[in-house]
Amino acid sequence: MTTSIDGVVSVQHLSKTFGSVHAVEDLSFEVGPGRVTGFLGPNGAGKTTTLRMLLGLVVPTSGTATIGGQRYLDLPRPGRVVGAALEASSFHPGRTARDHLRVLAPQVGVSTKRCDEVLELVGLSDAARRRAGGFSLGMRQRLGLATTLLGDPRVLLLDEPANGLDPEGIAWLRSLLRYLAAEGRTVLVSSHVLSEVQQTVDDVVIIAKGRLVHASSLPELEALARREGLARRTTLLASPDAAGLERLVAERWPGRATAVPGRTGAVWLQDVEAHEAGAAAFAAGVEVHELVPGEVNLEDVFLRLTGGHTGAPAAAEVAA
Ligand SMILES: Nc1ncnc2c1ncn2[C@@H]1O[C@H](COP(=O)(O)OP(=O)(O)OP(=O)(O)O)[C@@H](O)[C@H]1O
Repeated sequence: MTTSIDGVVSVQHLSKTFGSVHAVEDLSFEVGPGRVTGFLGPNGAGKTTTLRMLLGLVVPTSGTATIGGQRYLDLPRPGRVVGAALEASSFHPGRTARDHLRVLAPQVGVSTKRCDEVLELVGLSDAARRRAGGFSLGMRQRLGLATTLLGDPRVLLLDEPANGLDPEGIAWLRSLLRYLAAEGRTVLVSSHVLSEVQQTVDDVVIIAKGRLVHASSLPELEALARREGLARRTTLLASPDAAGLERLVAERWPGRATAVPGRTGAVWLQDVEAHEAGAAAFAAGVEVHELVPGEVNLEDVFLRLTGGHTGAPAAAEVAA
């Protein structure tokens, strides 16, 4: 049966108190299918607690958390509706990646053939017979995602899936999430760094201290940043020659470059016009593949909204 709320994740007046800690307070938002939504907030904002309530792992103090109009615990076959990855490390270390999935397959109600399909989807086919105990954090993230996808769920809830991934892994994750959303799935992905997901998400739900501070599409957040004078005037410069680009940036614009998270050989240049960046790269013999004027780096508006630090890379880390 298909209804209009299929795949809709809904949180209404949700609160959770641990002793004297108000982890989540009167939080309401909705997330729809076919889009990637960033669930953002500084460390301790209440993201994980909210996801745990959506999954029936934590009982709300008040309010509701539903998926397709039902509480997770009331879903007849939850594994076929929701895929969730909350932690990257909860695998039996002695079990191979493939066996880990094969153990779960009957619980989710899928065949063992599906295990190989999802390993392929996350790029772990070659490591299928290796023990998960020897996996890097990035590989464990991939295996976590494979587990999430096992039941071919309509809704994906992913807690900080980019953690531990190298730039290539982040780029891969970005295209996988976009692909899964394009298939009509609901993709909710948490992060404490907005710029890490800026190129992946369609919508943002931003929380701080357990409360909602902003929910909109990404273009609406960009418009807000411009209105508030918080959109830094930046040019995006990308080159296949990462080392050359780094040298150029260090010489020409020290302290004005920020790495584009998840990309090698790409920087945002603050207060540098595109023609200026292009001319300097040409003069230095650095091949340019992208030169985008007026890109909005949203980290400042995120900081203003949440009143905290996000852990985004500082300009000095790139330009030094
Ligand atoms: N089981 C618990 N008992 C007591 N306090 C808790 C519990 N779980 C979470 N908290 C507290 O609730 C608040 C929100 O934590 P939560 O893990 O949900 O935040 P988060 O946004 O996911 O942060 P992070 O990015 O660091 O995981 C924090 O102050 C945390 O210490």
